Amino acid sequence: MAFIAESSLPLILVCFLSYNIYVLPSLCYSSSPPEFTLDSLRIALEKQEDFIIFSLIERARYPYNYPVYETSSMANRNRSFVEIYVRQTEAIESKFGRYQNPEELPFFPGDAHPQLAPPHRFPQLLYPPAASVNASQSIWDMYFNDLLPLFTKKGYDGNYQQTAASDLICLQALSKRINSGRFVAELKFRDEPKSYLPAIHAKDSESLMRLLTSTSVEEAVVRRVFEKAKIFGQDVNLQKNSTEAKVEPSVVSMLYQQWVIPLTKRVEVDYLLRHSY
Ligand SMILES: O=C(O)C(=O)C[C@]1(C(=O)O)C=C[C@@H](O)C=C1
Repeated sequence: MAFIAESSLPLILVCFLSYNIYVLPSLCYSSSPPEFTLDSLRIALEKQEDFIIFSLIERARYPYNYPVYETSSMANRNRSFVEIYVRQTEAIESKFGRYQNPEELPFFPGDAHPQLAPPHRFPQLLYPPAASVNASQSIWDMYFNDLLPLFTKKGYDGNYQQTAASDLICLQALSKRINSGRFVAELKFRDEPKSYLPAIHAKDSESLMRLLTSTSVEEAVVRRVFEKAKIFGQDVNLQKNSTEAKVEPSVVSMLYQQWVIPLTKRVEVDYLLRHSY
C-alpha cells in the first residue's frame, strides 16, 4: 500500500499542475518556444497540404455512399451514421489524449471523456480566452454539403465504415489546418502588436482582415496545392501512361481558394477579436 501511495504522488502532482495550466490564464499564456515563428508555422501548413490531399485521395476510393449521411438510414433517425461514427471515435481519441494537444479540436466537444493518457505539457502559445475560437461547424457543413459531392463518384458500395473513417480523417486534417489560424494570428500579433492593437481595441474586423491578408502567400498556396494534387493523384502504371487524376487538381485548388484560406482568415480575425490586451 505504502508503495502505491508513494508512487502515485508524482502523478497526482503532475495532474494538479496540468489542471492549473488549463484553468489559470496567466500560466497558460507563455512566450512561444524560440522555434515557433510565422515562417515555421507556414512550413507546417505547407506539410499539412500533403496529408490533406492524400486524405481526399483515400476518400475518393469509395463512392459517395449516401446511406452514411442520411439520418433515415439509422435506427434512431436523429443522427447519421457518419455523425455517430465521429462522435464515438472522438470520445475514444479524447480518452487517449488527442485533445490535450491544443492544435487538435473535436467536432463534438461535449462528448469529451476522462483522460487515460499521461499528462503532457504542450507549449501554451494561445491567449486562453481566445483559444477556443474554431470553425468546426463551418468545416463540417462545407465538407459534407459542398466538397464531398465534388470529388466522389455517385453510387454506393457498402463500405460504410471505411467511408466514415475516411471522412473523419479528411475532417480532422482540414480542422487542424483551418483552426491553426489561431496560432497564425497570435504570431502575427506578437510580430507587430502596434499594427494590430488599434483594430483589436476598435473591434474592427475589416481592418484586421486587411492587416492579416497576404495575397501573394495565398496565391502561392493555391498554385502549390494544384501542382501537388496533379503529382500525388497520378497512377503509376508501367504499361501505359494514366491521365485520370484520383482527385481533380482543380477541386483541391478550389477547396483552398474558396474554403480553407477564407475560413483560416475568419479564425484569425475571430481569435484577435477575443484578445483583450
Ligand atoms: O500565412 C499566413 O500569413 C496566413 O495567415 C495563412 C493564410 C492561409 O490560409 O494560407 C491566410 C491568410 C493569408 O492571407 C495568407 C495565408
